[in-house]
Amino acid sequence: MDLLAQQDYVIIDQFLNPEQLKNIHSFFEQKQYEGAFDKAAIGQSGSEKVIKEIRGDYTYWLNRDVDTQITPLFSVFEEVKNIINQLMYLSLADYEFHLAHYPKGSYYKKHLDQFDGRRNRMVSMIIYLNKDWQKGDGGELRVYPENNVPIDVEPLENRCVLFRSDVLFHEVLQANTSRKSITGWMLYQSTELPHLM
Ligand SMILES: O=C(O)CCC(=O)C(=O)O
Ligand SMILES: [Fe+2]
Repeated sequence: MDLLAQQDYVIIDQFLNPEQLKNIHSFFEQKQYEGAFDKAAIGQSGSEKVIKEIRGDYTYWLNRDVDTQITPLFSVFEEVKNIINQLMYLSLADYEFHLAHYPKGSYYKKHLDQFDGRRNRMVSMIIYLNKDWQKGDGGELRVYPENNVPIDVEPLENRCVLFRSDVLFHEVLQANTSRKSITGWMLYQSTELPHLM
């Protein structure tokens, strides 16, 4: 949390325990098998657009009440929310998460996770699920800390990245092989808006 406050991002390796990791892998595979992923959109309700020049990933939004196989993962999200509230003096009320699949050749151009009309995303959180990721596989997360050189974060399995949604510009470099993650946001207040970004 100190690092998150100081440099606007932090990387935590070996984030989930082996059981949680196995659980989320099989859930991810099941959802892919079911064809539950949608092309990710950009923007808000009504004006959303699927612009593959900006982002090429497919997402499945998680729902606590429906996705009961991964209840332990929701406990992790809850724990992270509570820790951030305690140590960073934030008043996070909720969170939203999706599974993300970047097929080979896809990327997500440089952006901020907070945007007009949707300012309640405070902390972005990603857990990567790429077994045996190697240099050349691409899909690194490039973060742009203020007044500093950009940093490329390899999307290694069980690596968690937390960063401030309001200030840290970032992008996903082109994935040269299929890339999987869980991505979400710690929210300042609950939103009834549809989850579109
Ligand atoms: O998967 C990542 O590394 C980042 C994804 C991202 O920036 C987003 O979904 O807003
Ligand atoms: Fe983002």
